Amino acid sequence: MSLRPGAAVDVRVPASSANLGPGFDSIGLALGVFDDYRAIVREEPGLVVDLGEDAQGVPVDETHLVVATLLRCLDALGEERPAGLELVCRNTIRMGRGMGSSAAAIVAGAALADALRRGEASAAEPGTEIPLDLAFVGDVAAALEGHPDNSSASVFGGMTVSWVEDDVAPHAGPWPRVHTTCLTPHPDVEPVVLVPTSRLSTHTARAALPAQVPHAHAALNAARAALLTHALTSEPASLLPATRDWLHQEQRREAYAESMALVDALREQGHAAAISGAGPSVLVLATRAAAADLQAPEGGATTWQCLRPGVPSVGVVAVRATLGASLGERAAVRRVDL
Ligand SMILES: Nc1ncnc2c1ncn2[C@@H]1O[C@H](COP(=O)(O)OP(=O)(O)O)[C@@H](O)[C@H]1O
Ligand SMILES: N[C@@H](CCOP(=O)(O)O)C(=O)O
Repeated sequence: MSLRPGAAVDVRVPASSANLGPGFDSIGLALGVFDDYRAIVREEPGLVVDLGEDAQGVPVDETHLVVATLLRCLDALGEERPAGLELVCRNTIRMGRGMGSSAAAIVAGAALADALRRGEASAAEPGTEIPLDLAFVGDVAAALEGHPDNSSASVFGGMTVSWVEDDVAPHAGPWPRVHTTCLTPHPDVEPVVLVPTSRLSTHTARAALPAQVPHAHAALNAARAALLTHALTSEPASLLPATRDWLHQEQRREAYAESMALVDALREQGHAAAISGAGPSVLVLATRAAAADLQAPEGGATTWQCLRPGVPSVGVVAVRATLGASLGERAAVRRVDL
């Protein structure tokens, strides 16, 4: 099947904080910071990527993470790649900070592909929501990102616990099947994210991890990960012990020394602080009262920004775009071969 020129879809996807301490590669929390995309199928051949502002170093060709994912998904869905494609990006999730920007980009690409196909099939009115196959989007995103914690939170919203099906029950699709349980965080919990100016690539942070951990540490971690699901949903008073980790933070300390110093200082003061994702941002799972008092640290070499983004209860959403209604001011664009 081929996509009709003029078909256009808008997608909004939230950021995420992964791990939350002991939930390495499995537990995620959606954050109320969003990236917006519009994909438009064009008659004129070629690819146009409008990056918007503050996207230095992001490519505008087929290697753009959203474009690459979208095209890969169209292939997998048996849709012909369109001759012409325009992608408009309005990003507010800061890249390389441990807030799941790459997972959100991959989720957006998969959702755009699924929505373009469905929007086409359902011929929805402009402005109406296009229901997504979230299992498909979640499976693709986890496989391409390499771990499901960020992507599942961006797909489903709220707090997510994800696991990948092992090979006992092989999945017929081209990607491993990911299962996700969605949990609702306790209403008194407010995430505070302390975001430094510095960046750390997840790839670099993952390279610092050892191939093996002591059995005793794995056992300690399992207890805290189990406690985390209880504390975050029902008993916020237990969040300090519930956010203690043995699998990744100490092993990466050198890669984000200032962030670990901040985590240590906050935990000394009784705050449930952990590295957000692979860092270098710091996540505090605070109570609402404590969150109001938390401030960005000052006086050190690094400048920190303090965010209180909230937790969206839904994840990625797609609507049939109303052409003419802009996602924002259009920046200079460049056409490349598709
Ligand atoms: N919205 C986006 N559009 C295009 N590429 C992106 C986007 N977000 C992230 N990326 C790519 O992913 C990289 C950051 O990914 P990663 O190191 O995993 O950090 P993060 O913790 O933000 O996910 C960026 O340098 C960029 O190459
Ligand atoms: N479990 C992953 C999470 C990476 O999160 P990101 O937001 O930094 O991409 C890890 O710790 O490597």
